[in-house]
Amino acid sequence: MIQTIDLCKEYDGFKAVDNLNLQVEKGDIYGFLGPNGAGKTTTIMMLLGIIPPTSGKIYLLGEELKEGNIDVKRRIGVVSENQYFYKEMTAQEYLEFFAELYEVPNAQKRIDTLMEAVGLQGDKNKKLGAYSKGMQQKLAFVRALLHDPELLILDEPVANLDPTSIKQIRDLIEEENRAGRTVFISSHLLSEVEKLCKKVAIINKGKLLAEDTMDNIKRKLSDAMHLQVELDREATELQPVLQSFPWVRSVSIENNRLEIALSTDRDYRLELSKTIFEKGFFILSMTLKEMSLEEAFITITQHNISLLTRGEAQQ
Ligand SMILES: Nc1ncnc2c1ncn2[C@@H]1O[C@H](COP(=O)(O)OP(=O)(O)OP(=O)(O)O)[C@@H](O)[C@H]1O
Repeated sequence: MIQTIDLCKEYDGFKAVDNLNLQVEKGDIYGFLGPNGAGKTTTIMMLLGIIPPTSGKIYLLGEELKEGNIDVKRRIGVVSENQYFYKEMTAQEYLEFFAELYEVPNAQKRIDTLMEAVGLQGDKNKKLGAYSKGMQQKLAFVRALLHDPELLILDEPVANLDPTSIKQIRDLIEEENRAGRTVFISSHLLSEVEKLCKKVAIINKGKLLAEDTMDNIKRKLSDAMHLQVELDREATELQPVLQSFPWVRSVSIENNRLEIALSTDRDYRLELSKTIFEKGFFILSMTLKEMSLEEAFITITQHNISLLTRGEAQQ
């Protein structure tokens, strides 16, 4: 659906996007993540043909993106961070205008269905000048979906929205994805990306650090498996025993409860259980503390850059 090959964008010798190779498959909900200045907007502008790459290639829907290739753009829906609206038009008029432009069949039915889905049906005769930022954002979604695009490209799609609206948009994205649309989302809101995306790419300083499933990314970003273990009795004597293993990152023991962090190069839970048992203890419970993407990746630090790239180096 989207493929970039060695995509580069330079500004006066500065590499805003540096040899980027992305692969978005049909049916993906694909998250495109990175800190401020990472190169996300520059990449999207190139995908949309708004700015030309310095070098490299872009394939959209199987076709190479070239200047004047209008056909492929008709098959894409876009919601960008900044929307420009004609303030004097009502939402209904605005959507009719686009429906005509894109020759949408049964346009009014499609407009009503989508406006209902984002909770704007009651406001469709309001002028756009009276729309709040959040309402404008939702309207941009409706416009992007109006012509039934195969691919949706969303740049910070929920930036101006309150929690209820975020939920409406998330449900809509999921529904449209189930209906066969591929979705590419660039966002800072990691918790949103986590809820929606099946696959994620992380970029920093124009370079791709990782492109993988959400689970694998989380595993890479968290350099330890955090466990809470409950034993049958007081266990402070286990502290030096457990600490002596290279795969135990840290351990703290309070009465019969252990908080333990294990290395993630493989699953050490069986070794841990055996060791505890051999020392004469019984495990009453063992709970894995799942780390959210947000926790694991609040900012891209030097440390987690090395975690993300370490896996690639070993492969
Ligand atoms: N027109 C331009 N001229 C020079 N440098 C630019 C230009 N546009 C972007 N850059 C630089 O390219 C880098 C990537 O910017 P870009 O806007 O793509 O990042 P981003 O990941 O979208 O960031 P944000 O999350 O803050 O929107 C930044 O260092 C930025 O200063």
